[in-house]
Amino acid sequence: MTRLSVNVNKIATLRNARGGNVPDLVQCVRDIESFGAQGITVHPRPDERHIRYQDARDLKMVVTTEFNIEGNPIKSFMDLVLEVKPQQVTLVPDAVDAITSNAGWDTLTNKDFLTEVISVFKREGIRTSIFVDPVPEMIDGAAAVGTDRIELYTEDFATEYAKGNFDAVRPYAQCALLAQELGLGVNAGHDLSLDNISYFAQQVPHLKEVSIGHALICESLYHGLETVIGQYLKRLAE
Ligand SMILES: CC(=O)[C@@H](O)[C@H](O)COP(=O)(O)O
Ligand SMILES: NCC(=O)COP(=O)(O)O
Repeated sequence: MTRLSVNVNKIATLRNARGGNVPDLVQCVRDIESFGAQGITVHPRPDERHIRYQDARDLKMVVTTEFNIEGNPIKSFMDLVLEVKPQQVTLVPDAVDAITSNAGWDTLTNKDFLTEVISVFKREGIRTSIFVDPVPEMIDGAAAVGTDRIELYTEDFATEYAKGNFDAVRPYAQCALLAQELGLGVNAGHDLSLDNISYFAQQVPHLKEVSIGHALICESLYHGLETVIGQYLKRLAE
């Protein structure tokens, strides 16, 4: 069964918009786990525009499922992960000014760097995953750097699926098979949603975990609106 790790970046974005502690990220994470999520993902960025480094420390105390910290392994990120010791770290080659993650690792040109960084985390007992495009050479390269898992970068799939191009899943299925043959676990994420998740999970074998944030929070907002508006109307009529 594929596990669902909920990325809570967007909850922190909403909290930060007012400067207080609403919504309370820690309480949200407790609730998300009680609703059945099998993991919690955070992706602190250097500007801390959503998840702050302190959030990662605070969440470590409350997450009872799997804690996954994603990010570019710059020194401050590596220090944070080594301090917090989540179950999994996912390395993402995102630029400091990127709006969101927009590429997988070139595992060939970054071979020495990734090998070194991964060995540091593995020495501390932290499972490693690296964000990669569904390209066979990059999967071969991932196996060569010693990572435990890969995370397939699914933005292209999501974009093509929305246009009706369902064949866009094929490279992902092929790379998942290759990864399995090479002894790598397979995760996936980015722009997965209620629209595309069943098809993706049915077509891609050996999928251990998906991390979903942006769409899941938008969908939760939308599906909750009717209930909450009804509650306001009821209170105003009391
Ligand atoms: C690696 C990945 O695809 C997600 O972690 C994504 O980058 C979420 O980050 P943002 O919430 O900053 O878009
Ligand atoms: N690793 C992907 C992730 O955590 C969530 O990405 P998205 O659903 O916010 O695009």
